[in-house]
Amino acid sequence: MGLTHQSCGAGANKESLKGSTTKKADYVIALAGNPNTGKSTVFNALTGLNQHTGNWPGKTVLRAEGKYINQGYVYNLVDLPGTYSLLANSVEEQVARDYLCFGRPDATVIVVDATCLERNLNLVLQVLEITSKVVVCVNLIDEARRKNITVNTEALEKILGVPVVATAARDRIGLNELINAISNVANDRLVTNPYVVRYTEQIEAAISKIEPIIKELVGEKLNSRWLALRLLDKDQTIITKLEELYPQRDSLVTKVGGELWA
Ligand SMILES: Nc1nc2c(ncn2[C@@H]2O[C@H](COP(=O)(O)OP(=O)(O)OP(=O)(O)O)[C@@H](O)[C@H]2O)c(=O)[nH]1
Ligand SMILES: [Mg+2]
Repeated sequence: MGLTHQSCGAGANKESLKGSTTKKADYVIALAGNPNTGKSTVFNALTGLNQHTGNWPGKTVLRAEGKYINQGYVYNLVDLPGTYSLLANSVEEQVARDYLCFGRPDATVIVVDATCLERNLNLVLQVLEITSKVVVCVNLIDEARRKNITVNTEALEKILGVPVVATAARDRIGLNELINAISNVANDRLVTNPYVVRYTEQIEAAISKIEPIIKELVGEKLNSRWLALRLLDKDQTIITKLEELYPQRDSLVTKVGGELWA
């Protein structure tokens, strides 16, 4: 079975907290990032002992969830597998990608390594293509300082169009700012303006052709530009997913295919 919205969506997270807390989760927050950037350290620092682990449905990939409370609201944090990209080249990438697209968390925190930002920003741009509700957590800022690397978080925030918070999670530095940024994005107090990657004229023309067809299928629920890019890539996992989610409308998926690959 794939990761359906029911099995991996925000609703599922809210449900899964039943019995483990007196209150259901108000917000579901995904934690993404390259391997070894400190995701689990952030996760542990925010959730403490309020966490449990299991597997992603149908996969042998570990799923850790935990909760914390901020200003009376319960936040359920989902620690996604560390990935360098979201192209679904591995089961970890597929889990992370499907969760971000179909799970529709209320916000996504991308943990990046301050000592090698350039490599990490690749994933940030990929996540921004899927969701606008993002907070970038520039972790290991202490390591960066040791290496005389300065990260201009304000400039980064302007360019990316989403909040950027510097942290040294192991020492719990910057976590309050992170919690505030998450809250602002999750409850729409802060509306982000994410950087949009523009492709070649040819690709943009193909996107304009098929995006309206996809939008007709998914409405505002899923990101139609991102789905258009995936279909341009002939991504079979996404085609299967759309057919699974919209079985009664699969003719539209065929229509997109007809436009693209005729
Ligand atoms: N100096 C420093 N070390 C950190 C910080 N955050 C995490 N670490 C260390 O970095 C290493 C990796 O941290 P993890 O939290 O396991 O990273 P991760 O992203 O969960 O790693 P994967 O799950 O393997 O992808 C550990 O040794 C942490 O103690 C930080 O802010 N500063
Ligand atoms: Mg980890």
